[in-house]
Amino acid sequence: MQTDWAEIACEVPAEMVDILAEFLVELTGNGVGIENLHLDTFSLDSLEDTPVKTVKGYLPLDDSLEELRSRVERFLAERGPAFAGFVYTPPVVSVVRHEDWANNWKVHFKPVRLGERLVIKPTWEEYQPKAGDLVIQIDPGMAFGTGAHPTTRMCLESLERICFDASGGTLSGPVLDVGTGSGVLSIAAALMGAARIVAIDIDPEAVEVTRENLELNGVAERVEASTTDLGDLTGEFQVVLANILAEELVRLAGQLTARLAPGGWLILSGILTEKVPMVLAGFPGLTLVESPEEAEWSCLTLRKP
Ligand SMILES: C[S@@+](CC[C@H](N)C(=O)[O-])C[C@H]1O[C@@H](n2cnc3c(N)ncnc32)[C@H](O)[C@@H]1O
Repeated sequence: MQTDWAEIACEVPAEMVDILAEFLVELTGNGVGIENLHLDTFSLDSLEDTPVKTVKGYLPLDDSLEELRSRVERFLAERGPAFAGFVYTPPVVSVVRHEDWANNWKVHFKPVRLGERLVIKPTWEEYQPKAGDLVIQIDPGMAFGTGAHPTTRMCLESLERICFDASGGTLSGPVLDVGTGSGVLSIAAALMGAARIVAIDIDPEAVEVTRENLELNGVAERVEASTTDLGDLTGEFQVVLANILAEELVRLAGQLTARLAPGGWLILSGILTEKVPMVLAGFPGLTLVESPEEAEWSCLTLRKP
């Protein structure tokens, strides 16, 4: 795979951008970048009619570079004068150490094992499951929740303890996932046996991502994902999950508590450890079951009597 490129930057009048871009795409087989140049304020009036743009092409960093560079120079010299405002400036070639910024984070998102049985794997990675593994496939898109963040991880581990501990049994009752992000917690709940899950998020894009991930994991028919406001939900849930920041958890405390069935568990994450007392004070009717910590984060499991 090509990792480094020579970037060739050509300054041309706006009217010439299209034919130059077309030429570069044909010449290189790669995309082009088009940028506005800094305008010279002294000649702003004339530049407004013929603003100069920089068109960037990407050439392979090999023996063909010099030949390709002179073909670009020839193209500019021959075709440029037909465009008003064109002044021949030799194109500038620089080496670009290729990093795929848009997808860079994916390199760091590897299959990750959590707790006893959960494994989260990105859709593009191969993983050979071991017996008993519950494998969650995630394509996070723009939404939060690869499982790599301590707040997600602790949530999942707490959920697993509730589900598989001798005292906990299985997830027989419904689950509510508030701030579902990528849908990772809802998928985990479904894989742990929950028959009905309600997943909500204030961000419509997150709900879209969640729906795609639900399909991907074959659990879409058991999870209702939407932007429904927590205050508009009714019914009682055996487990309520909320990985949101401390202040928001406190703000929502009354509504979260109201949705818990008697004996139900509330797993709260996204809490900076220094804010644990503040959050606990917001849920006076519930009993603290555990409060694991990782880095600067704490996760609270509370239970309704
Ligand atoms: C830290 S992410 C958690 C994502 C996922 N649940 C996880 O554990 O990885 C928090 C999510 O909560 C959503 N959110 C924040 N406030 C909310 C609220 N009041 N109601 C519903 N969703 C909320 C955000 O849009 C974001 O997607």
